[in-house]
Amino acid sequence: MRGMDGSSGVWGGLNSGVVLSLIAVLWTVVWQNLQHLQLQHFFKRHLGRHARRLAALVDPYLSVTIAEYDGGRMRRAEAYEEVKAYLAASTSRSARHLRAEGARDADRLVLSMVDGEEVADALLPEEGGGAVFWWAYSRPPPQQDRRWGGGFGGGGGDEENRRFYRLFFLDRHRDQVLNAYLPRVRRQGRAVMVQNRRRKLFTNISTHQFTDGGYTRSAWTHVPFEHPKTFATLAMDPAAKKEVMDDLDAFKAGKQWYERVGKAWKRGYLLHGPPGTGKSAMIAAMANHLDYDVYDIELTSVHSNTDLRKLFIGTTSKSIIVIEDIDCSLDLTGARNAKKKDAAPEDDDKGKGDKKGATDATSKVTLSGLLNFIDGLWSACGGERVIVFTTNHLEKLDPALIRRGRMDKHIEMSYCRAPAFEFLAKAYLGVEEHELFGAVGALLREVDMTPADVAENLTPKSADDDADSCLRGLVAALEKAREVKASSGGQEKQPEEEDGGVVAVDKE
Ligand SMILES: Nc1ncnc2c1ncn2[C@@H]1O[C@H](COP(=O)(O)OP(=O)(O)OP(=O)(O)O)[C@@H](O)[C@H]1O
Ligand SMILES: [Mg+2]
Repeated sequence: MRGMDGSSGVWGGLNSGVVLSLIAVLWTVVWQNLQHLQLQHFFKRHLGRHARRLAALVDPYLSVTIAEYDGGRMRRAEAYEEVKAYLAASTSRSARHLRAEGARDADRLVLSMVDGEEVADALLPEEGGGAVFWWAYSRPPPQQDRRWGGGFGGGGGDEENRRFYRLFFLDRHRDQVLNAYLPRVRRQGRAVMVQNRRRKLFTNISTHQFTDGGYTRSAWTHVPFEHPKTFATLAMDPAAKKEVMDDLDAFKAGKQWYERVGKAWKRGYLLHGPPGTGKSAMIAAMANHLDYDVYDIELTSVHSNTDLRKLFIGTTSKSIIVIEDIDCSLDLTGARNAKKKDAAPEDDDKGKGDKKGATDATSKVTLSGLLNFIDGLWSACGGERVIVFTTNHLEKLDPALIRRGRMDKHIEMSYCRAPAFEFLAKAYLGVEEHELFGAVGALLREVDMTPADVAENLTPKSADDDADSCLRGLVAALEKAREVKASSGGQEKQPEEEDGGVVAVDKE
């Protein structure tokens, strides 16, 4: 292959400049014509292969193939992603045809090689230096090009299985490549991935679309995750907030700990409380704090336990898996034993023991399917996942679902009290002290108002609105709520009311 070993070769004695320019001009003419004949693919592949075969006669070279799916088709191979990221960062200047994707920074692009492209790379001086390798990227040619034969693709299998990067190197560099170069490629690739990572918000599309024309499609679709909520803007009792943040930090840094005690590296949070108390806001703050992706599972469009498992396997590590309003998505009301008599045994787990829960008309996912999803064998694959369930009705949930070990931490989100109100007043109006603070605090002890409602009252509605008018508006709204409560005999007062903060965190 061209100068595989970095040597100057036979060109040294000739007037190489003139010869090379002549070749370049001729090649351009031929190439452009070939393009019209759609033979470019064929020539590129076959000339490359023959050149390499020729070189192999003189100096044998080896190749390492890194396929997109190693082992199973369910998950992309990490090595493939890492090599892709490494090559994008280190060799995009030498590749001539590149594919571009959006990066974390909205203006930048992440470049990768297109099909059939080859790029050179070399050992660093500390790895021995000098040796040059070639990376080639290949995927199956489009349907109409099949007649030209295998190219790099080779073998059968489905389309997805045949995408790969292949590294060519000389036999004598085997040790350096395997022991120093490839580990560095993976390391640097991982670093690049972290740098370019644009966080995503995933949602599950209909699981009917799992296969399409014989090859697998991801069950997830995504958009960039750009929610602005952070813990700094979440009104909570400061101690409770710190506890949640510390818990998340300990989880993120806990790889070794989880390994040592033999637990899958995941943690379950159950957020419960009335509507508008900031459960969804808390999830966004968690994702921003951890710098994780979010997978928002719409359980009602998951058709079976198997599909739920597929969804889970399709998630990557460093992610938060969210199931909102778990009590509404499934009938999980302590029905593990008291199954509905007329519920048809419709899902794929039928006959596999009887730990199934009730089902409803919209989803065939069962309680046992959900429990397996959370802490079955599959839950250990990949690691570093946070699972969050939210509910408005804690009492409706089956105790099996929320026991510690599944939902490790229960966080109660509650109505707005004085500290949370003061936090919101500072965030929304920029005021830390005001004569109406006392009145608002006293009223919030008597009536339940959610942080969402308090926040709405503190939002200026016109250019004339200021802190005074907003706070007066809030006092009026609270007084009205108190009257309504008095006229209804205090019916709507929540029994679990607790002064001092919007959130209480259950200790483990
Ligand atoms: N504790 C809070 N701090 C700051 N903002 C809050 C808080 N709670 C609610 N909000 C604001 O109120 C709105 C509604 O909150 P959110 O959607 O998080 O409520 P929720 O508990 O998820 O309600 P639901 O149970 O109906 O889903 C959001 O815009 C959010 O920013
Ligand atoms: Mg919500």
